[in-house]
Amino acid sequence: MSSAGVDTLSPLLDQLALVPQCQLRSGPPDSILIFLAMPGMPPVPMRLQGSESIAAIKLRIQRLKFKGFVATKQRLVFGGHELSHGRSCIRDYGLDDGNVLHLVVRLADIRAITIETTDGKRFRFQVESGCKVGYLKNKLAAQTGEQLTTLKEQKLVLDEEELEDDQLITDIDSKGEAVINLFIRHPAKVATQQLERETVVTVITPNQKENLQIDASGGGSALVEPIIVNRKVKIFPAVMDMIGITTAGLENGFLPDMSTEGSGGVYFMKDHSGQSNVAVFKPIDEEPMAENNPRGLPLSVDGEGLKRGTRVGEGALREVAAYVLDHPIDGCKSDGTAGFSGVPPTALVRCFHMGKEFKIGSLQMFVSNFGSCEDMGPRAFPVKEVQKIAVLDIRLANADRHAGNILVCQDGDHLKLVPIDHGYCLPEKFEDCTFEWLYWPQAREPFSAETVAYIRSLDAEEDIALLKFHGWELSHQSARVLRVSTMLLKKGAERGLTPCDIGSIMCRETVKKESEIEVIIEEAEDAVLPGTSEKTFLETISEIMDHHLDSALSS
Ligand SMILES: Nc1ncnc2c1ncn2[C@@H]1O[C@H](COP(=O)(O)OP(=O)(O)OP(=O)(O)O)[C@@H](O)[C@H]1O
Repeated sequence: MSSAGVDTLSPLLDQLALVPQCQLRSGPPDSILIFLAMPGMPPVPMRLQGSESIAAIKLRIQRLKFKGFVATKQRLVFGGHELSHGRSCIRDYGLDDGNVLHLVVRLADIRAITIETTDGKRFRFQVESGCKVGYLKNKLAAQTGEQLTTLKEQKLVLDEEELEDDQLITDIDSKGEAVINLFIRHPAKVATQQLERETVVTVITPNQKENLQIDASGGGSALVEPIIVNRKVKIFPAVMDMIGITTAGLENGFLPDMSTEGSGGVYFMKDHSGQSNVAVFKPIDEEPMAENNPRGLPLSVDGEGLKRGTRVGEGALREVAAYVLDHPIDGCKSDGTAGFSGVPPTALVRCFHMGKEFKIGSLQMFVSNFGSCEDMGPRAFPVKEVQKIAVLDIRLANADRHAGNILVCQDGDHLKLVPIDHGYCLPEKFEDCTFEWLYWPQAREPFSAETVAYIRSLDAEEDIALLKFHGWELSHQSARVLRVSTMLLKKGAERGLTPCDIGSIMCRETVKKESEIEVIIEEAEDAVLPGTSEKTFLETISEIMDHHLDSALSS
């Protein structure tokens, strides 16, 4: 059984007692009883067919009582890994009786909260049910304009019980009907009121402002600063601008909003006025499977991330690597030119977080958009826009290109696609590569001459050296993945293959069936002697790859 299963199974013994006996009795042959775990809710027993596909299970979950858990917004995690192949069945992923399947919903369950201050001002905001009370306190402080030295200065009371900072909103307010009393520890008066199904908190703050202060400067150091490993690295101007405007927002006391989407902690940073989002901060300790993940995912037991061949805590490095390696078609980024695939400016930073502490993570420029590719059919997307993302994903062997990770923006009279969320690119193996665009018609069109020229200019060795210069020495396996995927992209483009042709070589059809690129690598491993140099190994791969591509073309 998986470690995640073991981790969460013991508390389930209590839950087991609550499972109706009729469900416990062994079901039809090939059926298994699993427990669906979601943050803030008791695990739900579910009987599944071993041959049921992941896609079918997501539809079943959608039909359950949980409102809004649309199949496309669900992530299912078992044994520390995402079940990302929709066509694979649950037995392929090794699920068995009594196992725990974790569900992360990318569109969260939102609770509406209204705050009313003493002078009659009302602030309405939305809090994700999976957020903690501590987060609610920070929101209260930020939105009411009050500065509170520590979370301890706020006391939230429900039914005469003081709430703990790490309690989930959903636990304290499961129906959105609870009345929460807020007390400021320095003399303050509180009034609460119930407006329909919304919780209204009236905060009556003391006049003595000196009671309520926060030292957001963290002892004089910058609120946001880039982490620079190599002093010779010149920070890109777009990154400097982003850090400047993010700092201005924090200096003015505007705390970020936590995104309701995503499987890790994702925070929208505000500008100087607090009105606009200017950047997105993703702290490394809140990544999926990391210690402080706010979405209820279990801790990784062996350090491997949600996708095979990635490591928890390296998501920020991978996000930055995608930006650094997104070379402009001509010119260089230091003169402000955007990269070929349009990855938003991204940097590794140390950032003052939620008015409490400094955290390290990736900071990415916020891109105004009207949704993601998940929200609309792909037909309207320009071929060039889809293919620029395909080139990036193939090069970086992206293991997480679902439609929610491509933002849709208006650029003049046409649609522009912006790739985000590169925390699972450059994995150490190809096993989990997934490209949503594989099924889009634009991916079946040939590359344009301009794109072929760009692909021709790519050089994996230069890319590996560039990342090293920026402070990230790729592991031997990730470097090999980058070399092999760049090789495949170049050979495929020279032969006139489409993004779909090349992408299909890299992605598994089902979780059990190895992709063609994995087969090519295995053939090369069998062909070389132990201790062979990487150069010779890559030459062997090159020959085998030529053979595969040419025989596919001639058949
Ligand atoms: N640069 C950006 N500009 C605008 N919105 C963004 C940006 N980055 C992230 N977002 C928004 O935040 C949401 C969550 O971000 P992201 O997908 O990067 O998080 P994640 O935890 O890695 O999620 P996932 O579950 O998709 O892996 C996105 O769906 C998008 O709506």
